[in-house]
Amino acid sequence: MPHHRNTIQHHLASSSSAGSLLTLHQVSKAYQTPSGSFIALRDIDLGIHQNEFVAVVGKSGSGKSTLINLITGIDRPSTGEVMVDGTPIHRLSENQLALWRGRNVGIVFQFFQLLPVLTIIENVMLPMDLCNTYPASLRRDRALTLLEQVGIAAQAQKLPTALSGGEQQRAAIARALANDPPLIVADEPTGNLDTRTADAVLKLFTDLVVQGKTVVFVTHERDIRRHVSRQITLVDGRVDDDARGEAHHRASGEVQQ
Ligand SMILES: Nc1ncnc2c1ncn2[C@@H]1O[C@H](COP(=O)(O)OP(=O)(O)OP(=O)(O)O)[C@@H](O)[C@H]1O
Repeated sequence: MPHHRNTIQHHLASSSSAGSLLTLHQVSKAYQTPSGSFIALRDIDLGIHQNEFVAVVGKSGSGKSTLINLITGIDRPSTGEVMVDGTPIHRLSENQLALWRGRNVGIVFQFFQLLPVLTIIENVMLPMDLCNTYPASLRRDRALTLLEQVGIAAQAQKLPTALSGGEQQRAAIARALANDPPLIVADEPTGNLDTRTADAVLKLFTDLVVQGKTVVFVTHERDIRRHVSRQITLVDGRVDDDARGEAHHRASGEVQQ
């Protein structure tokens, strides 16, 4: 068991929560602005199961990043509950959240956010060092295995600036996988990549879902539905559409298009 799983059991009234890895129950988020309170998300009820590959889409300002930030615990809901793998993360203190996040969620950003002074392999080892999830003697080998998995093992000893954007995003995905989290969350992970490289990153996410991970990501990619198992559309802070995608991932691990 590479890391501790919180086993707090919590029953929610929402039927959509049954068996979910991720549950949002009546979640709203208001931001305080000089001109008053602005409601960015309203009454969101969502249940996301293990192995789902979920794209969150919607116009600029519809609440996508806000939703992602609530799922990772980067931000807190104004009202409602956010449960991830049995943990009510809206109730954790900042310190508990930081530790929980490091062990349970892999986060991928649009601009990669690799530490520039560390080599690629050191960047991938960092979450293991910070959360002490694997014995120190195993971390380098594990990081190399992850870099092999994302196809950039040959770049392990380089600094991030020596890599292309696509390679840096692969390194960021390897880093997100470092502590073997069940959930990968990404905010526009292909937003800074050309089409071919973006497709390669989506393929990598598909592989992770086939291996049992759950991936939730914000995107402006067109035709994303053919890549994912579910597409959630936000309009003005509400779920306007929650549709099945065209890619269904069988339990056997085979992907059907
Ligand atoms: N810290 C904040 N304070 C006040 N308003 C905010 C804050 N963060 C976001 N908002 C507002 O909340 C709304 C939703 O923002 P959010 O970033 O979630 O949208 P988005 O769908 O991710 O947009 P984009 O596609 O442009 O990234 C926007 O109207 C935004 O201006």
